Order: sequence, then structure tokens, then C-alpha cells
Amino acid sequence: MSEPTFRVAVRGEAILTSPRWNKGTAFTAEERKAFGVTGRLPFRVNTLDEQCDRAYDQLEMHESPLRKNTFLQSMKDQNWVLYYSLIGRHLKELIPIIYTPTEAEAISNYSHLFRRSEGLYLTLPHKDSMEDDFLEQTKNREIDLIVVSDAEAILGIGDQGVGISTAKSAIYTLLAGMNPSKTLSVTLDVGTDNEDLLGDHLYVGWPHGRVRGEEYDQFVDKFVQLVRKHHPNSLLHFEDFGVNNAERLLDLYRDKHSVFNDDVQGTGAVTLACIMSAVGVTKSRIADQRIVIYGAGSAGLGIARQLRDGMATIDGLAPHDANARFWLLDRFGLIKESLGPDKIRPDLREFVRSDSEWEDIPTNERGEVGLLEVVKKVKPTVLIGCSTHAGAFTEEVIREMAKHTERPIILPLSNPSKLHEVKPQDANDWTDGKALLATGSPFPPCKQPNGKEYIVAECNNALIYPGLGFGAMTAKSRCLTDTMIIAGTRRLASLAPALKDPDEALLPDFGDAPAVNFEVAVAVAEQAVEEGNAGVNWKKEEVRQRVAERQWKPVYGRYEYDPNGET
Ligand SMILES: NC(=O)c1ccc[n+]([C@@H]2O[C@H](COP(=O)([O-])OP(=O)(O)OC[C@H]3O[C@@H](n4cnc5c(N)ncnc54)[C@H](O)[C@@H]3O)[C@@H](O)[C@H]2O)c1
Ligand SMILES: O=C(O)C[C@H](O)C(=O)O
Ligand SMILES: [Mg+2]
Repeated sequence: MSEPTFRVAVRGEAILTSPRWNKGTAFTAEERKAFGVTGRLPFRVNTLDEQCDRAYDQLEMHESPLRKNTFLQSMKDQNWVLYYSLIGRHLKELIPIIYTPTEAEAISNYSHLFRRSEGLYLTLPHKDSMEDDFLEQTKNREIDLIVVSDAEAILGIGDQGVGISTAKSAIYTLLAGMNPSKTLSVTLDVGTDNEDLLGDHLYVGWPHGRVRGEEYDQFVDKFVQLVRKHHPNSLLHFEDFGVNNAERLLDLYRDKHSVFNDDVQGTGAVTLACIMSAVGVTKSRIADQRIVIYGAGSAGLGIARQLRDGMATIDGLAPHDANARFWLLDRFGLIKESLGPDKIRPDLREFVRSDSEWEDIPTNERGEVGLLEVVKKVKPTVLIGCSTHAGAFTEEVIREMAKHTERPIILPLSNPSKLHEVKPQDANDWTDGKALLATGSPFPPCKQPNGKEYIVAECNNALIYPGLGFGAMTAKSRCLTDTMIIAGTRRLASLAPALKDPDEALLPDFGDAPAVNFEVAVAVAEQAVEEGNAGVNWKKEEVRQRVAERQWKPVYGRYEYDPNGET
């Protein structure tokens, strides 16, 4: 690959403190002169490889994952090329450091680890100056992707006030090649109901109860309208909103802008791909599955809808018949009619079971039907957890499931790892190695009764969302349609190792996540072209090359000083 040349307007101390342009010891002698930093750097000029070796040695000096996370965060603040190159070279080892599970610890300690601001903080008491604050950071910038979070439901660790959007956008760059200078991470700080944070004098967010209702809606709307006005072609990615807002905001804006909710749509898509792979192993169809979903929040509903749509589009099942293949449980047990509107959100309506089916089934003292009873009656072939309830899939539940199903498909998806509904090794042991497993965070392989190892797939939305977003963005699609998501999902499923060998993992390895997300992006962009949503004039055959050309790579390139160049 030939080295790109950049005309850069930033010089002197400013270029050394710009994470976008800083090369540290890799500035050449001519560049040091041209940018006025000869005296600011030690003599030796390093290659990027040498810098990566040094950075990796320094990283190794930190023992705990959290300290490694902090070290890498500082590196991101200093030098993007070095940060993304280093992680790209040690992807499998370092993704769990910057993403799940370590990010959960980093976010819950955000105020104590805080060193340098990143992205944009829009805080409710400053709502009147929101447009000025927004433009201050974005004017004259081309922005392709905005990741926004109000941090109400961060992974499974709940309300964190300020948090996750920066990790999610870094994953877009690492796994899909999104240009980091064209991404913006936004925190909408509307307060927090987390008492620990409110009582912490070091808490950096707005120390106020979480604002809800009309005032919240107006605040979010003001932000979305700014995005639409100033960056009409950007993709707006919603992350970790609370269960009462995630689906609602998606529905509100999906016809008006290219919006994507990762917890609903990204999780639904990766889980559909995983189930497509699993039914390949069991030689059945998705439409034949009986699916129990434990935890009917954003992820649970997103998964149910995506699998239901998969049954319809892939196997031709009528939507109503497809709905009947699902049993959802939440904190009040099985979602059934008699729970009433207080306990059943309106968006769950299509999956509510009728009481008559459950009349003779034992309940607890509150009349709720628990997971074990549901498993006994339904005899599910698929059991999915997105409840944040660690250990909910007990030995009794798993053994009961395995009694009725030759190869139980079990996906404990709650993150981080400590919140998983069952440890994969336990599920493996309790099913005598028969379970087909995938988890939300990375786990080591299971030891099988026959002495072999079973690789537990990581069913995390990062295996697909970067590609979905990048595909839509490169094709300049006006929206990210359900059909584009299905196209990406099918492409991901087609890459599953289990399709070639049923003893292999249900999804591709995270070490291959960049290649996998590239394939997803190509499929999504092809679909956008085919369905007439693309804003580019590409033939389908040229999509692959065009998507590849637009990927940002962590290489320094040559710099020429130009006062009118890029900043
Ligand atoms: N693997 C992935 O890619 C992925 C993607 C999204 C979410 N998740 C994980 O799934 C979990 C849920 O995320 P979400 O965004 O849906 O959150 P959410 O808050 O929208 O939903 C959680 C749901 O679980 C229910 N719940 C809580 N305790 C329960 C219990 N004891 N029994 C049954 N239900 C219970 C809640 O009432 C809520 O409806 C989190 O741990 C998150 O990290 C994983
Ligand atoms: O962030 C992740 O690891 C996946 C998912 O979006 C989650 O909320 O758990
Ligand atoms: Mg999430």
C-alpha cells in the first residue's frame, strides 16, 4: 500500500498534543523541521512497528485489566494511529480490555479514572446553549457517525450517568475501518438515579436525579434535530438507553434519519446469525424452534423481533405464527396477559402469552410463572438470557431443557461476564457436552466429556454493528432498513465455522472480526444499492472495492506543512 500524503496545518506543540496528527518519535527529520518540533523530540526516528513494540512492553507492565484499560485510554488521547495499530496487532487479547468485560469496570469507575475529556458532553442544565456547544466541536467537520448514549442501561450494570459511547465508536474504527476523525461520541447527561454516584464527591456528571418525561424527550429531540440539521447524512447510533426509551426513540426517528439502536437491532442481528448457524448444526429450521427469552428489555425484545422476522423472511412463516414460537420472561416471570399493562410494556404486546395455556402450571405466591416451569412446559430448543440476572440458568433449568432436546441451544448474553445467566462450562457439563453455546462476553473453550475442547462463540453485537453502520455509511444510505440488516446478518451467518464443521464455534472468532465486519459492510451496501437507498451511484459489482477503499487504516502517511491544510 502506498503511503498517503496529508497537508496538515497544525504545528509546534499543537501537533504533539493532537491525537489525530501526533506521530511521536515517528516524525521524520524533515517533518520535525517543517512542523517545528525538532527540539521537542529525542533524536531517534522510530517506525510504527517499533513504537508498537515499546507500547506493548509498557502495557505488559500493568497487571490488572482495568489498569491496562486506563493505559490504552491515555494512548488513545495521545496518538490514534499507535492506539489502533497496537490493538489491531493484538486484537483478541486487547478487545476484552477496551470493550466488554473490562469496559464495565472502567465505566463504573469513570469519575475516579477521569483524566481527559473525550467526545461531546451535552448536559441538561446547558440545554439552551446546546447548539453552540455542539457547533463548537463539530463546525467545519465532516461527520459520518455519531454514537450517543444517555448511560441509563450500560451493559448490565445499569445507570452510570456518563459513559460508553467512546468505546463503541473505537470499535467501529477497529473492526470496520471507520475514520476516527469523522466520528463523534456524545453523552447526553440528564442526571442519574445511581445513589452511589450521587453520593460521590468526585462524580463528574451532573449530580441530579435522572430527568424523565417531557423534559427528557425535548432534550433528546433538540439533539436529534441538531444532528439532522448539521449532519444530515450521518448515521446516528443509540447505545445503552433505558428500556423505556430505546425502542421508543428508534421508532420515533427511524423514518427521519439514518438511526440504529445497537442493543435492539445489533443484538437482534448477531443473535439471528448465531441461531442460523446453530440450526445448521441441528439440521432444522429457525421456524421449528421453540424459543425462551429470559429478560424482555431492549435486547430481549430486539432478539425476539429479529428472530421472528428471520422465521418469516428465511422460512416463510406467517408473522402471527412466528410470534407464537416465543416465550418471554422478565422480572415478573412469564409475560402473560394477566400481568396487565403495569407490568407489560406496550412494545411487548405481540409476544404476550394467553393465560389459558398456563392455567394448571404452578406459580409463586404472586401468581408468576418462573423459568423452570416455562422450560418444563415449553420444552424449548433455544434458551436466551439477556436479563442481567447472573446464574438464572440453574442446573435444574439446564438439565430440564436437555431432557427434551438433543442439542439445546443456550445463549447467556448478559454482559459483562460476571452477569452471564450460566457459565458456559457449567452448561456444557450439565448437558454432557451437547449444548450449542454462545455468550455475550469472551469465555475460554469448554472441556468436553470426550476430552476435546468446544469453542464458545462470542455472540456480541460488535461482530456485526460496525459492519452494518459502515456499510450504510459508505453507501450513503438514507436509512438502515430491516432488509439491509438482514443482508448483513445472512452474510455473517454464512461465515460461521459451525457450518463447515458442526463441532466448531457457532460464530466466527473475534480475531477475525475485522474481516467479518468488512463482509457485513459489503452485504449491507450491496443491499442499499439494490433497494435504491444508496446515495452513491455504484453498480453492485463495484461495492466491495468501494467499501474497501473507504476503510481508514492506522498508518501515519507523509505530512506536508500547509497553513491552509487540515486541522
Ligand atoms: N451480547 C450482546 O451483544 C448484548 C447486547 C445487548 C445487551 N446485552 C446484555 O443484555 C443485558 C440486558 O441488556 P438490555 O439492553 O436489554 O437491558 P434492559 O435494561 O433494557 O433489559 C433488561 C431486562 O431484564 C429484566 N430483568 C432484570 N432482572 C431480571 C430478573 N431477575 N429476571 C428476569 N428479568 C430480569 C429487566 O426488567 C429488563 O426488562 C445486559 O447485561 C446487556 O449487557 C448483551
Ligand atoms: O457493549 C457490549 O458489549 C454489548 C452490548 O451492547 C451490551 O450492552 O452489553
Ligand atoms: Mg449496549
